[in-house]
Amino acid sequence: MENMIKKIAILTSGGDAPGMNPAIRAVVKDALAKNIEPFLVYEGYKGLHEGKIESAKNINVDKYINRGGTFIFSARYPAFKDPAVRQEAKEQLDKLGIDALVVIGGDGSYHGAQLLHEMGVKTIALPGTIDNDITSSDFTIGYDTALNTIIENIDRIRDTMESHSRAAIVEVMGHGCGDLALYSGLATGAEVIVTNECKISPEEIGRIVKEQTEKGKNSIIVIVSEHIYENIHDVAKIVEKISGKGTRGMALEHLQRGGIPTAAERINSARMGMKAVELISEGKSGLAIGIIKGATVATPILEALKIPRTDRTEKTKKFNKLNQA
Ligand SMILES: Nc1ncnc2c1ncn2[C@@H]1O[C@H](COP(=O)(O)OP(=O)(O)O)[C@@H](O)[C@H]1O
Ligand SMILES: O=P(O)(O)OC[C@H]1O[C@](O)(COP(=O)(O)O)[C@@H](O)[C@@H]1O
Repeated sequence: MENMIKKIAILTSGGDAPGMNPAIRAVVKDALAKNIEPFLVYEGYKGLHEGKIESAKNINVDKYINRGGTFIFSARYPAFKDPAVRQEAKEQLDKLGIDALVVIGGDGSYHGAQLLHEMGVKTIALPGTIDNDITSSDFTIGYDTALNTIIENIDRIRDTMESHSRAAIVEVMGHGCGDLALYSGLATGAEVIVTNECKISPEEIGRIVKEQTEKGKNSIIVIVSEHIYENIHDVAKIVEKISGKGTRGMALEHLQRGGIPTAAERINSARMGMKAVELISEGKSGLAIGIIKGATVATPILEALKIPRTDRTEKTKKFNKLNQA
């Protein structure tokens, strides 16, 4: 059958995530293999609006397979909520005769992708965010690498806390989703895990730290999701006062977002990128790609945005109990 789609573009949007590069590479190479000309849009929806688009036909995308971040850059561009801006962005694609667009980003980017789909651009979305808060996939592009980075850093923090018999309050990202805190907590044996679903007051953390110390724990790690406390250093002061244990507060911040994508990340990103090209070549649009129970699946973006997050309250309590035993 004659391939109807001749040109596709790809962009990355919102917070960058390790694994975006291998996903872009997979889209570009799979498109070329299917005789579709791939285009790169630089700087997310901002670059789309401004027409920062070039053919990837002669670009060596292979060299980015092991790089963190996104070599086509990303942006937060609130102006894309404006229908007139989106119309101009669509015209940039029309000008170049581009039929389809792959968007790699988080839920905000998914809203933009859905709106472009409704305007007639054949759009496929890939879950790109370290937060793991896209529920149409068991994991998002970036999550595995960020989790490994957090674990590696908490192991380091444990070394120094252990040497000085201290407690550390470590804040990790997640944008409301507790997965990075929860699973890094399980993997590092953090004595306390605090997420949106399982909030613990600084005073209560202080009491737990005291109790754990009395039980013979030399170092204590408390992992907390971002945006729960106003100031992590103030939390550390309260914990120190109540527990009597030297306590330090630290936020891992953007260091958890960079770094070389893990093996799982590269493989899953490539699988999702290839699925996007497959669906586009079939003329599909308005779909979000994910990996669920090992299978690469597609869900309408609108539905994907509505799937509720699995409640992890009981799981968090269970991990806290295990780590405090
Ligand atoms: N409701 C919306 N309508 C259109 N575009 C949106 C919408 N929400 C977000 N976007 C676009 O997607 C971009 C990325 O969204 P953001 O929430 O910052 O990150 P993420 O996609 O990682 O969740 C925004 O800067 C904006 O350009
Ligand atoms: O880099 P910024 O703009 O300060 O944003 C920080 C936010 O971005 C993230 O790292 C990733 O979020 P998104 O992938 O949803 O954009 C969040 O965990 C964090 O809250």
